[in-house]
Amino acid sequence: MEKLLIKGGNPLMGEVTISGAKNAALPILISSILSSEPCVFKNVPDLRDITFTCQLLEQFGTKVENKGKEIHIDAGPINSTHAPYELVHRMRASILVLGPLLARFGHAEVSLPGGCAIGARPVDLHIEGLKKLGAEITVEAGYVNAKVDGRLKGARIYMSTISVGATENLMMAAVLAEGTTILENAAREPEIVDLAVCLNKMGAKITGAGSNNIVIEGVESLTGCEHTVLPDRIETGTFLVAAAVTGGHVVCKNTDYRLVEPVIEKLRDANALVSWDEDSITIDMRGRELKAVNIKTLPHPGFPTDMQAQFTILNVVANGVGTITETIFENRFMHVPELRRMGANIQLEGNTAICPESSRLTGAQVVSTDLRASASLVIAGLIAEGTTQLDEVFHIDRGYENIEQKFVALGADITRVDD
Ligand SMILES: CC(=O)N[C@H]1[C@@H](OP(=O)(O)OP(=O)(O)OC[C@H]2O[C@@H](n3ccc(=O)[nH]c3=O)[C@H](O)[C@@H]2O)O[C@H](CO)[C@@H](O)[C@@H]1O
Ligand SMILES: C=C(OP(=O)(O)O)C(=O)O
Repeated sequence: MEKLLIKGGNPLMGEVTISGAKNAALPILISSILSSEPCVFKNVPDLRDITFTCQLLEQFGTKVENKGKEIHIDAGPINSTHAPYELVHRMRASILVLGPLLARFGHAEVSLPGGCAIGARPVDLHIEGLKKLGAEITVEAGYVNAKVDGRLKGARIYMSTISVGATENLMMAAVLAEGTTILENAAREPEIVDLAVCLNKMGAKITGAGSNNIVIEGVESLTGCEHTVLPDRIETGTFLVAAAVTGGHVVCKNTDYRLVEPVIEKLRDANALVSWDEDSITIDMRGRELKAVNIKTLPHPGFPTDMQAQFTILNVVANGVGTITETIFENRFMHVPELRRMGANIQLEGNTAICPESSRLTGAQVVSTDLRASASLVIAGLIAEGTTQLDEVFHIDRGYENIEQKFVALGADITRVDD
């Protein structure tokens, strides 16, 4: 089992290049299913979740050529619409194949992804939305079986909860439907806009992505395309927070401040000096006192749930009382017991984590429970006295490209060991 050994004490200094966004790349790679022509995707991060997605696409008969950051996909030869449990359970985003397979082939059998460490994460909105588009759907023996006679039919779909995945799945299904679909109470995340831009390059007719109402005029078929994935706002935010808590000075390159405005706002509240230009963001925390902040996670453009674990560790070591309220997932404080093992004083009251004072951390053996919890533990290790051993590190490899190399280039002392 691979683990990270992190020796604390070094402020992060220098430049880090931000990779393409996992949460944009996953649906974008999957969107290739909608066309029988080849697609080329650039700035794709090298992550475990991307490898799983390529394996899933290959399982359908798709030809995938992974040329590092560029992936070529030819979904022309697809000969199966079956997504087995063995592949789907490794990555929740696999459920996103349901809409595109159904829209292009008229049938799909996709395993239910199951629960997840951070919450139950049902897929009812995906299923109900597809039914509104005319699909017949049954859920049996852990599989979603969907079929439609002829094409899906455009419809008005109101989603009772704002869901990134359901918005993406329904948007991909609706592009090949007959007539117009309106997605109401849609998610507004930048990754949804990136997916819509990519689909429009393939010939889809989508307007309103990035707002609550997305309008999709169905077309009969889509072409191939070339698309460059947008920068990863969560990776950007993670490096900014790591720089802040270590009292460092870091420039994040190949990113966009517009993607991380809620994060920058909170870093400024925490007394960080943050500036930017067109494609980079600089944070300078040298000689400045870190102040605790109050955060409530919300759908975009609110504060992202995927950044709350990183801000928890910021509050742990900052001066003053800070609170973090999680409103998206019901079990997203798995990092708290691990941080406590390193000496963090964190109280949990319902869905709020309170850090009543600044804690001194000491290195300990801790375990990754999910992707962003792992990121918070790495950051904790960077400031703890002594060595932190982070086990089950595969969680972090799902969403951070070359994580230890990027931190080491900024002056951190991190090594990966396998025993
Ligand atoms: C691959 C990807 O892009 N993952 C992101 C995506 O996950 P994901 O798309 O799974 O998250 P959703 O936006 O769907 O989840 C938001 C909330 O809606 C609930 N829900 C969702 C679907 C459904 O059918 N029924 C239902 O009740 C979920 O349980 C959750 O409480 O958005 C999350 C919220 O920003 C992020 O944390 C994840 O990093
Ligand atoms: C929760 C996350 O991802 P996923 O939806 O793929 O589990 C995340 O990126 O923090």
